[in-house]
Amino acid sequence: MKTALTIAGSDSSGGAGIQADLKTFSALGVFGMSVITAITAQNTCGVTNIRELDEEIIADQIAAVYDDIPVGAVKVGMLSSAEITRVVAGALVKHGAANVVVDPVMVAKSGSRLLKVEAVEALIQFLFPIADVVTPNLHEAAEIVGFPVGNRASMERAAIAIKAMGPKYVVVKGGHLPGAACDLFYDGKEFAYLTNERIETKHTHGTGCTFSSAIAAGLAKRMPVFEAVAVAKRYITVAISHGFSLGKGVGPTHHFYELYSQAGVVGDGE
Ligand SMILES: Nc1ncnc2c1ncn2[C@@H]1O[C@H](COP(=O)(O)OP(=O)(O)OP(=O)(O)O)[C@@H](O)[C@H]1O
Ligand SMILES: Cc1ncc(CO)c(N)n1
Repeated sequence: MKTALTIAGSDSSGGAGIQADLKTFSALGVFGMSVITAITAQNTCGVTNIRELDEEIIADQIAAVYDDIPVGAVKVGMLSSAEITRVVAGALVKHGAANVVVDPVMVAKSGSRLLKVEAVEALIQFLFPIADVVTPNLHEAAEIVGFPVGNRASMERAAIAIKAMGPKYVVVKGGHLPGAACDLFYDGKEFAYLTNERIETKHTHGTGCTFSSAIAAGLAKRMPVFEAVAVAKRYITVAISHGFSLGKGVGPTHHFYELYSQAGVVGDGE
């Protein structure tokens, strides 16, 4: 059985965070495990409260998994604080984590801050050097590199700057660009664009979480990195095109196994 671990925050409404990650792992035929960093009281309208877990229980969750179970890939999402970021990075180094996908989650779609401003530096310093893939959206890329990122030229400049911070691969997500949903993949040598038509929907809660955990699922299945990203792009496109109205605000993406097997993105779960 292929396994993947998510280290992220809990979203009580089930559309983003740990819950989206586990649904994605399941739909892609990978056994999902979780380490919770923080609990958000959240629904389709926004985040009403956040409670960080203490660093000891976070480190102990990571140790409990790695001490017992082979982890095929790990996706890191919401980290909330600089201390949690440092502890998670230290634990991943200690346990020799492989296939590390870092989604530098900073702000929820509703606007609530999920990573403190002063923690961005810790993310760059401690996690980027051990990451295989980092997946910022335009806003996160801009906050990381310190210049505006809003078109292909600035996405390429941001990818080069982020690559220099240590990860093996960078995917700058263009979900917030006008026009097509166009993501930039950079391996340090060449740029490749993964482009799909924009799906006209407001139900995009959890798109970033879903995309990065789909990449981790691909790595857990030992796909080459570009293939894992390409499959994740197909997965998120199907998931958004079947997004649905739930609650009063921004509804979630859809994770039904049958959908993805029809779309040809589900491999075997061996
Ligand atoms: N309306 C859309 N139609 C098609 N693809 C989309 C759409 N919105 C986002 N995507 C794709 O979804 C993936 C996630 O990108 P996005 O930029 O939305 O992430 P994000 O902002 O980190 O998400 P989140 O707000 O959940 O953190 C990317 O592959 C992006 O191109
Ligand atoms: C817990 C959590 N992680 C990530 C996101 C992505 O925006 C969110 N809304 N909530």
